[in-house]
Amino acid sequence: MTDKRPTLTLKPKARPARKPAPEGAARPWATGGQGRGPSASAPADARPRRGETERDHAGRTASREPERLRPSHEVKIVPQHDYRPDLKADSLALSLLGAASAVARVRGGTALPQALSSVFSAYDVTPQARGAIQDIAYRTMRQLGRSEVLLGLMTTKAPEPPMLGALLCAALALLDPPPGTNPPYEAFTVVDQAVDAAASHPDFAHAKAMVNAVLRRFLRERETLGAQALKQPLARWNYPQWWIDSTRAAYPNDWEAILAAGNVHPPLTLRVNRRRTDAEAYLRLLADAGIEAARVGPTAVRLAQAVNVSQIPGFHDGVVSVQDAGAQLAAPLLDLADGMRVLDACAAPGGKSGHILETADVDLTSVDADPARLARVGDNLGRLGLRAKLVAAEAQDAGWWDGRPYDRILADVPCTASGIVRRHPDIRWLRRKSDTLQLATLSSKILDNLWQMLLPNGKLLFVTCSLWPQESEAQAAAFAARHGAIRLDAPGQLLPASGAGQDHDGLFYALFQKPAA
Ligand SMILES: C[S@@+](CC[C@H](N)C(=O)[O-])C[C@H]1O[C@@H](n2cnc3c(N)ncnc32)[C@H](O)[C@@H]1O
Repeated sequence: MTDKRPTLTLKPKARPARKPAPEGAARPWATGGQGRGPSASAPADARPRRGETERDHAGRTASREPERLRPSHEVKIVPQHDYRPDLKADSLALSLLGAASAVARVRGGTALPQALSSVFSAYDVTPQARGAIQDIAYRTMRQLGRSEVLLGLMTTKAPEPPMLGALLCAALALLDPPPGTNPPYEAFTVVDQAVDAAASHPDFAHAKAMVNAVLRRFLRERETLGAQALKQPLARWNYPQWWIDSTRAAYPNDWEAILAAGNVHPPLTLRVNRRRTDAEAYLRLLADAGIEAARVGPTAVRLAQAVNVSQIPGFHDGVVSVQDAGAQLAAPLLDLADGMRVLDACAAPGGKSGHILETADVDLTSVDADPARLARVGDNLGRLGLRAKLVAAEAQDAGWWDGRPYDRILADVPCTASGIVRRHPDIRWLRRKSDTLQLATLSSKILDNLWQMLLPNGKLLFVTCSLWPQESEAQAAAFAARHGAIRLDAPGQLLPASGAGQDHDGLFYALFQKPAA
């Protein structure tokens, strides 16, 4: 256990509200000689009072707070997300607390993968505990709307600090799994361990009885509370209201299926490296290894159960890569041939760069604005034994370009990622409605800039993992109109699907050709 004490900041206690003084009565701080407050006739050495100013040693003007009749302070606790409690490494209590810490960080604006890595390094946990923390955090994210509504029905105000609320949401996600799925732990274990988790943390040990009471009440009244909660769209769909409204407006017939698809646990889909083998042969290899799988695309194989990549046959040797079946459409759409000059303009972590190089012997430049993410392109291509020129740059700038035009350009632009929420259940809680317009503005600049880099007759493939038309079809139509681009056949908007023969995220594809010079 890390022996850390709570970090305290001292905040002056708020002054109690005063009753308005009766007309004509002396007011404590009134000037003008009335009452006991400072007056125009106050002694010259009197310290400045409320609203007055004084100069500090550097000569800056500072306003002074009024003196207090009874100086006192209240303690404001800075939340200790990194506090490592003295709990067993393999206990559910520690996993609940780790998940709560990650969820509280997401609520503070951090993406879940980063939040989890901070928790893992702060807690220094075993691989098993990491798995459990990650599983609980993802479950909690998928059910956050429902759990927060349930908490609202059972408590009079939002639990403080936020990590306490997150702990309760994490426990509720385990007690109240989605319909048709089994609870991962016994209910009494979850309650018991959540109480232990609360008791072990200095920020909310005082609330352990509340944690016990809330979770037991949920178990006693789950039918009534569940029915009441479901009246609220936030609980029914587990998305913020603006997200539900946007989906409904864009897809009046499909919005419910789309929202439901985003709450499903995603499959693990692999791309078979056609330089090494083909999908049928790889399926046989999986069967021999006792791994059940099905083909969901020309090179796409979906595993029945997700496994660690270390257990995937041939993964470390570059025989397969992890990639959604929908994302595997990009390289074939580019219509590649050996010897072409190809640009992957927003390339990290390199899924599509790898597929391009598996498809043909091309001269590939992979650009990404984020150098750390770009390094992952190098790692992923290294595993596949393939090479590209890596450039850390912004795709809306041309400063990095050597002036030699490309035969093919892939623009997999930054977007709201509203089509891949089943893989990233935190996105819905992190995004704001205004992000859509901001990202659409950036991607239109990227597209305009890349167009000049394309050869006449060359092809540019515009891809987003968004469901919002402002980022996808409206963007594509406006781009074609601005540049007189020829629109070729491409899937357009793919809605998220999970079924027997097909299983993919919600992606958008538009393919353009530059008119001959
Ligand atoms: C949808 S992801 C790309 C996924 C990638 N094509 C793949 O298949 O693995 C978008 C990428 O755009 C990058 N990005 C964001 N803004 C950018 C910009 N202005 N210029 C270039 N890349 C940018 C992000 O760092 C991110 O890696």
